[in-house]
Amino acid sequence: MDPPPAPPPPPHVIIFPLAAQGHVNSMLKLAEILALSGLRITFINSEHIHRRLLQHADIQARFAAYPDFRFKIISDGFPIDHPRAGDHALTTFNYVKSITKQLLEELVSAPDRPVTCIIADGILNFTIDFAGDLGVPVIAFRTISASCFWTCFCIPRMIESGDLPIKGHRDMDRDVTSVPGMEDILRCRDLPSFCRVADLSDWNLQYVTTQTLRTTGARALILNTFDQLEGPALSQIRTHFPNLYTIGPLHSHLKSRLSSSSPSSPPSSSASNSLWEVDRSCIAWLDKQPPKSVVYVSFGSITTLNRHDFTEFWYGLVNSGRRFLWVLRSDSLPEGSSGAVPEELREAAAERGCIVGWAPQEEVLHHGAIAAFLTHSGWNSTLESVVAGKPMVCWPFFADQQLNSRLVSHAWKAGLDMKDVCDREVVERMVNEVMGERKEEFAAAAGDLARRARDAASEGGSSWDNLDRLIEDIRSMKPTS
Ligand SMILES: O=c1ccn([C@@H]2O[C@H](COP(=O)(O)OP(=O)(O)O[C@H]3O[C@H](CO)[C@@H](O)[C@H](O)[C@H]3O)[C@@H](O)[C@H]2O)c(=O)[nH]1
Ligand SMILES: C[C@H]1CC[C@@H]2C(C(=O)O)=CO[C@@H](O)[C@@H]21
Repeated sequence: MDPPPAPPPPPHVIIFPLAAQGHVNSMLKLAEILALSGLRITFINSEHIHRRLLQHADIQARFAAYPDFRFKIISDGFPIDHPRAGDHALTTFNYVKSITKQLLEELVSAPDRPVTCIIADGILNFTIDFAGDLGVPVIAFRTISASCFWTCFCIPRMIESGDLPIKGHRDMDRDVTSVPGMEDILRCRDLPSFCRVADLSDWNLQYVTTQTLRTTGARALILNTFDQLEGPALSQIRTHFPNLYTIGPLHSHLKSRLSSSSPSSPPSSSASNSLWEVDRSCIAWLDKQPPKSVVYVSFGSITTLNRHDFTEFWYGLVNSGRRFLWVLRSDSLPEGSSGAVPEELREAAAERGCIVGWAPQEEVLHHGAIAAFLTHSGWNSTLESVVAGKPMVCWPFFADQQLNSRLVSHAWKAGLDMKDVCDREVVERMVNEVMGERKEEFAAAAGDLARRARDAASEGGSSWDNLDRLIEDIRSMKPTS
């Protein structure tokens, strides 16, 4: 008798993020969820990011658990010893585009791993054209909020209606009325920072607009959000993208899937995907602080502080009289500024502050000593704070952050927005409002969001069910051979 035919190989998904912490973070979490569900994964990683993940996030051991998981290492166009500080990722788009065709041809022609589909970062949507030539479908994963994606999608509408360009500083508080579903929320100053240009042919604005509009060429759209968080934007997006998968918050979703697949193992707190060395001494410090007494201060992986901002935050935090845990990356300050901190501030910090180069942020936000988060409003940080139920004071730096901070303060009412101001008195006042005078009000709103987030990402929740649908969709696709 002939042996039974070998089962078909699992679907093979190529995952292609922008080489930046905030993007790799969420796309690697999705990659792990898909691997856990039995899919074969190739994760395209820049050599620079890969080296840092090997060093600081132990990805080798974590992903060894999935024998069908591979990394494909590429260059990001910079020499390996380039510091890649700040928003350097903005300068890599042309290079990445120039290598994508050949890269995909190579991956698609490998005889042992036929490709089923590509999940590409929605800011690298040129992938859709190259993959189309090879007959491979692309699912776009935009790593920002649904509200910001929708606003970017409406940029042509904003131009047509005269909402854009913004007419100088005095125009910043004007309401933006041409983004359906967002009329009660958006002022000019809340638009993604790329919209703050007088010249509409600005390269960054054009790039973000083109890539966003190109999403219509994708087979489906994935967003790291959940239905109850961004209802108005999501209803609008669905009219253009019926094949929409809202599967977030991904960090919480991954934890739910891991504990459901192996109920006896304790939930891991280490799946951080950090590009910097995590300094865990801050957890020991937090353990010694009273409950809900500390403000956690972190501005993500890209934000840089000039001397003025740095000094204002110092004074604001110290003058607030609150305890603080502050993440200051080695590359977040201009040369020499850390040494320029006045002695009186250093003394106050020694008494009630802790400063680290990089923290285990998810764990910090869940710590009982943390009362609030002073954040730059990156989307991962925002979602992590939502899940941990922590109110926010927002100081957005660039890109989608200007809009996220408005969601926090005006749509969810879970904190305050200090955008476009960096002043010690404002820092002091807002930290004290969120941790003192109005703490019940903000804690209640944040607690409510946290419950909804956890429900969405647990078995039977909306994000859980949407992920199951996404996997079914991928399983229904025919691999190229
Ligand atoms: O000490 C720290 C500081 C940060 N993080 C983690 O680093 C990530 C930072 O991501 P995010 O909050 O999204 O900020 P950025 O690194 O600035 O992310 C970029 O990518 C995001 C997703 O597209 C965008 O929303 C941001 O605006 C963009 O700057 C989060 O997961 C944090 O938990 C740590 O683990 N430890
Ligand atoms: C480097 C920035 C360009 C746009 C990206 C982005 C997005 O709109 O997808 C948001 O923030 C940044 O991470 C990216």
